[in-house]
Formats: sequence, C-alpha cells, structure tokens
Amino acid sequence: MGIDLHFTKGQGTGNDFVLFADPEGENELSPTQIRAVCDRKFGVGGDGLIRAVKSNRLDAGAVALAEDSAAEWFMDYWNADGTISEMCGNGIRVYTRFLIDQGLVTLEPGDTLAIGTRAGVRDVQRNRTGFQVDLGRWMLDGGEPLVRARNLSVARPGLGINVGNPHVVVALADDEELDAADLSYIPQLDPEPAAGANVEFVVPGDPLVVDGVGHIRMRVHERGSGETLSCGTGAAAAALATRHWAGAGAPNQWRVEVPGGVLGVRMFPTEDGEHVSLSGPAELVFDGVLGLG
Ligand SMILES: N[C@@H](CCC[C@H](N)C(=O)O)C(=O)O
Repeated sequence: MGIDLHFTKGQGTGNDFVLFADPEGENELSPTQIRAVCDRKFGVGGDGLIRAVKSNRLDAGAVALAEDSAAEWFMDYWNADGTISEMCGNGIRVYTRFLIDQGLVTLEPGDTLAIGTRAGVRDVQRNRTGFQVDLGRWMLDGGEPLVRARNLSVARPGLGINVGNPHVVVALADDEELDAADLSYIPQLDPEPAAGANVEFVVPGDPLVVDGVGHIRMRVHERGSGETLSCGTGAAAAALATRHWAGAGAPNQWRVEVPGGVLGVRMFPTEDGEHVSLSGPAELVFDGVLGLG
C-alpha cells in the first residue's frame, strides 16, 4: 500500500537532505523508496534521507547504538542510494534544526541536545548562527590506500580516518588540480575498504595557518551519494589528515572551504581521548508531500 510522505527539505553548506518525522517508528522506508525520494529527476532530490524516530522505538540492536536511550531522538540516516551510514555531520545539524522546527524539542542558543546515531550518541549545541556537533573520538583507521580519480595524473596515497564513518583523505598539489579532478566517477581505492569510504581531496591554504587557524579547500566523493557540495564528517577528516601531515605545532582549529560554503573544525582533549567537533549552518528549505508506491 502506498503512503503520503510528509517531508521537509533541508541543507547544510549545500549537502541536502529529505527529512521526515516518524516518532513512533511506524514508517520505515525501504531502500527502493529511499532511492525514489532522493532521485533528483523523479523524486524530491537529496544527498541523503533522515528519519526522525524516538530511540525507544528502535529494535534492541539499534537501541544499544543510542546507548540505552540517553538520547530521546535517533537520527536514522540513509544515503541517496539506499545504503545506511553510521553518521552525517551536516545531516545532524539539519536534523536538529528540523526537530526544533517541528516542535519536537526546545533548544535555545547555548543549549545542547544528545542525539542517537549509528555511531553512538552525539551532542549538538545550538549557537547564534548554526550548530556545533561533537563528533566524538576520531581514529586513524584504514591505512594509506592508493587513490585514483579521473583527471589525476597519478595515483596518490590517501590517509584512512574514522570519525564515526569511514573516510580516506588525499592531498592534492594546488587549486588547479583540485578543480580539475573529475569526481563524477567513484574514486578507486587500493586496497578497497570492505565497507567503502568517503573520499576527500584537499588542498592546503597558502599560507596554511592564519592567526592560529588552519585553512584548507576540499572536494568530496561521498559513499552512497557521489560528489556532493559538502560533507561535514569529511571536513573533520580532512582537517585531521592535514594536521597529521603538517606535524608538530599544527593548529587544532580549522576552516574548511567546500563548494557549498565554509565549515569549522576543532580538535580538543577529553577524558576518553581527543575529540573533533564540527560547526556550520543548517537550513530548512521547503515542506511537501510525496506519494510513495
Ligand atoms: N554528508 C555527510 C556524510 C553522509 C554519509 C556518508 N555518505 C557515508 O556513507 O558515510 C556528512 O556531512 O558527514
């Protein structure tokens, strides 16, 4: 039987999502339906789809991910191709804006909201212009696979980084090389990670550091979505990789320019190791109803 999907379209630095509220967990969509919703020609169009569901309505396995419902709301995130991801840095900010807009939570500037994700509970703080999310403890993970992309003359060594979801970051020489890379094809990784990866191509600013803040430009090919205008967790991974390559004395605060805008990344110590946070805008664009077969 078909359903009418009451959705909201949202975006954060041009990374766009279709969101809908399903508090009681009664309307889980199939991968086929998700692909139809995210289709830019036949559906609403989006890099991903987010279902707002209460953590206590998830099945037992997923509740463990929401860490015993420390978070009332769970971000059920799906890529445009109908695959799941553990985490989405732009998506969780847009999701928070959506929960506020729907009257499902109250969050004043300065307040923090815990949200369940497949990567665990993440704290999102509202600030004057947008939101900041603590992405948790990051890890060097995935080695240094060789990366090949169309229009790059030779394969480059990447750096595997996990910020809840998997990334491989590649440094390019300059803006010209970054602009020329053809990311309409999936970059080839050697070895190929079993779960795939989001691949970020990065150029250091010149100078790299201005007033204690590191500057980079980035383009991304997202697992399950293709090239997007921005990837929040990708921006965090790109800043972490650049700091790693820059060595001792590199800053813990970064400005990441993506095709869709600018994101802020900060690394900070905690009792359970170094965390990385992401800040940026989150906007809702329009609401609608889509009939789904
Ligand atoms: N755009 C997101 C990441 C979305 C998930 C990603 N494609 C994956 O499969 O891990 C972000 O802003 O972090």
